[in-house]
Order: sequence, then structure tokens, then C-alpha cells
Amino acid sequence: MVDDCKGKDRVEALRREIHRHNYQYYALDNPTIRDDEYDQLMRELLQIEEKYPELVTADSPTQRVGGVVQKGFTSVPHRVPMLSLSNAFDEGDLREFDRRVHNNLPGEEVSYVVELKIDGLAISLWYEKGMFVRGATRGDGEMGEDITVNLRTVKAIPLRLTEEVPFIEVRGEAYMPKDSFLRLNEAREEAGEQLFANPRNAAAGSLRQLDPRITASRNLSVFMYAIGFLAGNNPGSHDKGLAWLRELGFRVNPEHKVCQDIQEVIAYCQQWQAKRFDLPYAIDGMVIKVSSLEQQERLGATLKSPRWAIAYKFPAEQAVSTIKDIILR
Ligand SMILES: NC(=O)c1cnc(OC2CCCC2)nc1N
Repeated sequence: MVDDCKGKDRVEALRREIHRHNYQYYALDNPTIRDDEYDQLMRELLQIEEKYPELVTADSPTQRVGGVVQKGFTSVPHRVPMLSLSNAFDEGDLREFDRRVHNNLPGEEVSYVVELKIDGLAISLWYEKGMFVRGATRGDGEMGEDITVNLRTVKAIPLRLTEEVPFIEVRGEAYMPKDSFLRLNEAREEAGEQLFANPRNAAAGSLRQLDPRITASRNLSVFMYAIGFLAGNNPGSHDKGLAWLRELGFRVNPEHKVCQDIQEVIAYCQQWQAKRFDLPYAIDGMVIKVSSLEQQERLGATLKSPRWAIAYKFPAEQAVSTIKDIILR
């Protein structure tokens, strides 16, 4: 019993320390431990869990990669529909969006949050009492596919939040970094397998694998960008919501800006259009959202898209022969 008790304390201390290092490394891109020291902590935790299997918990960092190959994916309903963004293709479209917003909120101050539009696969993550319980694809917006087992293998997705929030559902984009995409296609070319056309297809293909060990090998990551459902009071503005998601342990893209008017929005979009290829991941535009959640609520949505958000799509790249050239520009 004494051993067991010592083992339990040690296991919990190890988990807390490894969770903290994972948060720093995967959510903040700011490692706080050398890889060999990290591996030593994981080895020790694995040894104790093998000795005392009853101590293993779902949020243990050793429980990311399940070994069971799935037969298929079950369809699950989204409690709040995952809407799709309508598109703006030029400055005029953005000004038109801004006019519509102000027509619907006459005389009100409106500030926008402008984010990079990550070119990946939209996902929904559900947490109960701070524990990751389910992950799904967007699907058709009403129903998604349950890919929990595969999402557990993505180290940027926390298995446990820093706060025991009763119930929260968070949305984001799963993506494959450019260098992982190039390496994966090189390996597939070597093996005579069909190549992925772009990082988005590679991410989607990796998340829809029936064997989570294959998903785990694909070096996927995520950026979380919206609270879907939240039991309790909301953070008031989208900007504060993003800051809170980061505090909870989620990886949130740092490149976002609060803009006081559409002119500032347009300038920020043009700034990123010029340097979109400097990023280590693919983006296909920007996303502009009204920041006040109360104004979002009043603006509402059409059947398929929110009235309080729009995507600004970058023009397609002309005269570039292959995706590899685009990525290596
Ligand atoms: N691909 C992205 O980076 C991205 C996608 N979607 C959203 O917002 C949702 C929430 C409101 C409608 C769409 N934000 C993003 N940054």
C-alpha cells in the first residue's frame, strides 16, 4: 500500500509537470525542458503506470495513442451548428460587409478581430470538467464525424484544461505544417504511393485514418479560434475569448489584431497577403469577426453563414507549377 501511495503521488506530480511542459512546447511554442529530460519524465511515468495500471487516467500524457484500429467513424450532432464563412475577394467586398454590419447596428461602435485563415480541417473539441471527451470534424455543419481517438494523438490538443470548466466546446483548425507536408510527400514518393495535393488534404487524410498510430505519425497541429458552446457566462468579446482559450491550455494563433474600423482591417489583410508564404503553415486568407459577442448575437446568421464574420480570400497564386514551389517560395 505504501508503495502504491508513493506511486500515486509521484504519478500525479509527473503528470502535472509533463502537462506543463506540453503546454509550453505545443501551445505556446516555448519549450521549457530539453527533449532528453522530457523523455526521461515520460519513461518514469510509463514505468510506474505499467507497475500500477490502476493509476492510469484518461488525461495521462501516456494515453495519447490508442492501439485499436477503428472500423469507421460515427456521426455526431454539433450542439451549435458549425457555420461556414461567406467570402470577400477584394477591398470592395470588405467595405460592403462593413456597411451591412453597420446597417444592422445603426449608430454603434464596432471593432473587428482579424485572424489568419488557416488552410486545414475545421474541428470541434468537447471538454467536460476540463477533460477532453470528444472531438469531431465539421462535417456538414450540423453533423460531424467522431474522430476523438485520432485527435487525442495531436499533442497541441490538451487532454486536460488548466481549469475544470463544467462544459465547453471549442472550434479550431487542424493542419499539417509545411515541412511535415513536404517530408510526408517525399516519403510517399519513395514508396511509390500517391502524393497529397496540398497540406489541407494531407491533414484531412491523416485525421480520417482508421489507425490512430498513423495519425500520430503525421505531426499534425491545431489553432483554436472560437468557443462553440459554453456552460456559464461568456468572456464578452471574441478577443477576450481567444485570450481565455490560451489560458485554458489551447494553442491560439498569435497573429490576430483588433481593428477599430474597416480601413485598419483592409491594411492588416494586405500586410499578410504580402507575407503569407513566410509562415510555416498554409493560410488561404484572413477571417474578420465582429469582436463583441453581444453584437454577434444580435447580428445572427443566415442559414449557412454568420452575419458577423467573413473570410477574405487571397487571390490564387498564378504561374506556380507545383504546391512544392508555392511552399518553398
Ligand atoms: N480557418 C480559420 O483559420 C478560421 C475558420 N473559421 C473561423 O471562424 C469560424 C467561427 C465563425 C464562423 C467561422 N475562424 C478562423 N480563424
